[in-house]
Amino acid sequence: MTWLTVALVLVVAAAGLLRWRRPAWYWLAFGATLAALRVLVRYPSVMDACGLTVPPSRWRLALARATDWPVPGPRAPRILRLRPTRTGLVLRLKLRPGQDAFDVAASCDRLRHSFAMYGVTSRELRSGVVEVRMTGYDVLKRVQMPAKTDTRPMRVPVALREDGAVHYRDYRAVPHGLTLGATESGKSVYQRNLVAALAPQHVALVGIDCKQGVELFSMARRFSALADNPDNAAELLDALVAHMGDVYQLIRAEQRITADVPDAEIAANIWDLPEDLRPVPIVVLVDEVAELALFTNKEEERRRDRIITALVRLAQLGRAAGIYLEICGQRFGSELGKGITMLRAQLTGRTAHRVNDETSANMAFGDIAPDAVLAAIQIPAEMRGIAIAADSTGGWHRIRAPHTSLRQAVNTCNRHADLTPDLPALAPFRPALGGPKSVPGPAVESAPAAA
Ligand SMILES: Nc1ncnc2c1ncn2[C@@H]1O[C@H](COP(=O)(O)OP(=O)(O)OP(=O)(O)O)[C@@H](O)[C@H]1O
Repeated sequence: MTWLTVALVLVVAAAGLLRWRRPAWYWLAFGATLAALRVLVRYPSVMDACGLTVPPSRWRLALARATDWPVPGPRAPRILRLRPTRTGLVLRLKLRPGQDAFDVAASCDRLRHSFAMYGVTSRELRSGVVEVRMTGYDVLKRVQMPAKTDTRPMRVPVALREDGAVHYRDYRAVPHGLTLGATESGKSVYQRNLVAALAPQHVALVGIDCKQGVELFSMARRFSALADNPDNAAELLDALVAHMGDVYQLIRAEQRITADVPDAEIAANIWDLPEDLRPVPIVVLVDEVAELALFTNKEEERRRDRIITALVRLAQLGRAAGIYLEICGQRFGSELGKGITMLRAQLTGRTAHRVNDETSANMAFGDIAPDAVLAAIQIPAEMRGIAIAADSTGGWHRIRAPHTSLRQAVNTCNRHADLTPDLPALAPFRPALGGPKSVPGPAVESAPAAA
């Protein structure tokens, strides 16, 4: 009996210690089981208290009246599945007649308190079926990405969402992105994660870093082209526009061949081309974009117009040619001059780190996800790296990228330096440091698809 008591005390002490110091381990060791039991035991009463039940059907009442059976109580949504995950629980519910997904969404905060979870969100999976995702602890406090992620060509894991799911940057679904945030809010760390995630993929990385290259140039071995000042950037962007024209010509040439072949697919973008002809996709990362839009004299103004025009053309036409923009800055509004709002409208993948004012939050989300504006303003200054991510569907999430150091990102880029495609169209902008290795390729003088 004494040994049993000692063992029990030790287990409780270990659980307490884990919960305090290592909440992720606590969750895996104890938390998931306890929380699942708590949800199952409290489920009927909690759903009733949250107004998520419906009265019993008339035939049940009639049956109870006709027999000696007890009168049936109110009915909660049926549990289809309760699945513990690495960070929480996922509850799949079948709604009762008369209920809708909004009822569950409106009760998320009450469910969070009642089930003693850290966070609860819900979404409709299909008509009448709702998924409630619960997190057991603050997963954004110390971000740990899962070992296995659903990475695909041009779809990379970049951060963790507050509901424990992985946040992916999917270039084929949302081609162009805009990342905003005040100084020291975590933009560079986010961009670093993006580069490190893209490095093992079959993709050409092109960088424009107007912070004199301090962020992107150290990762030069994995970059096919780099520019560190507005003059170089203007020329690099012109070269990219010319490359885009070549890719369009290639697609047209392929269309001319396939047009005469009955039942053959007609290519409308690089992904429809046969793999041996497909030009390598390009991600263009622009850091501190406002530097490209500032000018003090007429000549600089002409350069600025040239840069913004090239960016707008790439944003409007780049998707089919496999050219994707990833623009980063502190603010990106109409005060930066003409063409900026037109460019911003094309950058539909939005991420906002902590911003200093509501106007900056509106620049990020005002036009696509107004609900996210308040969430962006509420990001606490001490939680660097926390961001709100939204796209043109209107949905948004709180996310945080893992704290990847520049050293780690550089190591990843160096490890994958042999994957750096050599794009002759961008040859003058190839970084001198070590230089990318040449990957021979046919179409538009780029690398063959290997992803
Ligand atoms: N995801 C994160 N997790 C933990 N800490 C972070 C994260 N992102 C950023 N930080 C912390 O915040 C600091 C500033 O981050 P970062 O350099 O990315 O900001 P920034 O927005 O790029 O700033 P600036 O605009 O001045 O370049 C980092 O040194 C790091 O300590």
